[in-house]
Amino acid sequence: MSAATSPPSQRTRIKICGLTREEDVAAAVEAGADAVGFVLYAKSPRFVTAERAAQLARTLPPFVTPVLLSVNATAEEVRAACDLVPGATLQFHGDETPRQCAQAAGARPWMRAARIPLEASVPFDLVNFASLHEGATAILLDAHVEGYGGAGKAFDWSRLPPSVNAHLVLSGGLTPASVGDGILQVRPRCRTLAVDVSSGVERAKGVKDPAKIHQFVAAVRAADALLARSTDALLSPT
Ligand SMILES: O=C(O)c1ccccc1NCC(=O)[C@H](O)[C@H](O)COP(=O)(O)O
Repeated sequence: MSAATSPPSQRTRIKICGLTREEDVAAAVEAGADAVGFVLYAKSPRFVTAERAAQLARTLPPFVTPVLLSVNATAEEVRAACDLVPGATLQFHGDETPRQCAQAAGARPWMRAARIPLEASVPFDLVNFASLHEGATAILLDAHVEGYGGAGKAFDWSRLPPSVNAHLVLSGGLTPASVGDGILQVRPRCRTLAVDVSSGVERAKGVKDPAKIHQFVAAVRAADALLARSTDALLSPT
């Protein structure tokens, strides 16, 4: 697989996930989020119905993408949700096979969650995983946790391969304090990087904290600026 690294001028995109309230969608949009995630998994404390997700998605301005997150849903359930939320990107976060993801998604863009074991002794072949899911728009890297996701747990980013020819979304336990390091460590290993957060910007499960959202976005912007400056310095030494 060809080597891949994102250019220094690239902007890290941001997804705020697990939104259940209009005021939190507004806070994410005003802070500069590129995407907002709606959890259609009934066992999640951040669960919203597809109808509720559609209601929330209708408050979005242009160029902010709604993401519909499902866990082991049927293709019919996924497509019914897509009919209610036009323009949504899909996120498969359960045990779905590549074929099940592709069949459910049809022509719509979809992300596949790669759930990375927290134990360093457990290998995870991300390059192979990405090649198995080549129809995916991006691979979302999350920690392998009980309940599938949204646990506020971070996996060891150093366990990722030095290069993967894929668009990655770094997720799992990110906070305003940690996201900068995540970008500096992971962005050089992939084609493009986005970051995804839920617990790290919450007051309670499903209730976001606008101040934390703004802090998270500011930390992403600072990391991008640092990457650009350091690369400029390398490319044009005095
Ligand atoms: O957010 C949930 O409750 C959830 C439940 C079941 C499967 C996936 C879930 N969230 C998926 C996401 O994309 C989260 O943003 C991701 O797991 C990171 O969550 P956090 O570690 O809390 O930032």
